[in-house]
Amino acid sequence: MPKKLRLVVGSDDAGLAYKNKIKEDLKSSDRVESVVDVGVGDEENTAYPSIAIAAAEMIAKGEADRALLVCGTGLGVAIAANKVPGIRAVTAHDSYSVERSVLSNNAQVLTFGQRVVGIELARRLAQEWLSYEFDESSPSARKVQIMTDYETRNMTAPPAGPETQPAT
Ligand SMILES: O=C(CO)[C@H](O)COP(=O)(O)O
Repeated sequence: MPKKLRLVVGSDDAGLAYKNKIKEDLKSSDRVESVVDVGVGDEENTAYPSIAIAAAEMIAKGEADRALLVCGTGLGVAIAANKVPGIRAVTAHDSYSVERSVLSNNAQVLTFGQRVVGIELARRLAQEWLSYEFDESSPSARKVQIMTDYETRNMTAPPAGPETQPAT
């Protein structure tokens, strides 16, 4: 029996209806241990990058296993989540890509576009997504490792804040 997943869900206002609906599905799945909602709530219009980064940071810190994010296209939340070191986020609106996002890419973040895919397909894809688990001993693992190694080699320290800048 695979390990139960700690999930994060998030959206901007353009993805709110799908996020809410899919969140309820996820909460009732026996593959899911917990679901944290990082927003937006009703009548809130936090921009998609802030939501996506908050969700991705939870994964990077080990507080969650995966995230499902929704915006108008799914693209913006994927781009923003991918800015967080260690995160692999993809937009996928078909069954095969959802499968490969986990089994080939070990992506922790799946994103949907509420303006692109129908709700019933999105709900089904989310269920399918839960059923996959990356195999660390598969041939795909060394390919994912190339990305991880690149990221590690090129990790830069955050820009110094005013308090750490040398006095002039
Ligand atoms: O789809 C979005 C970003 O990829 C977002 O929901 C809408 O962004 P906007 O077109 O910049 O308003």
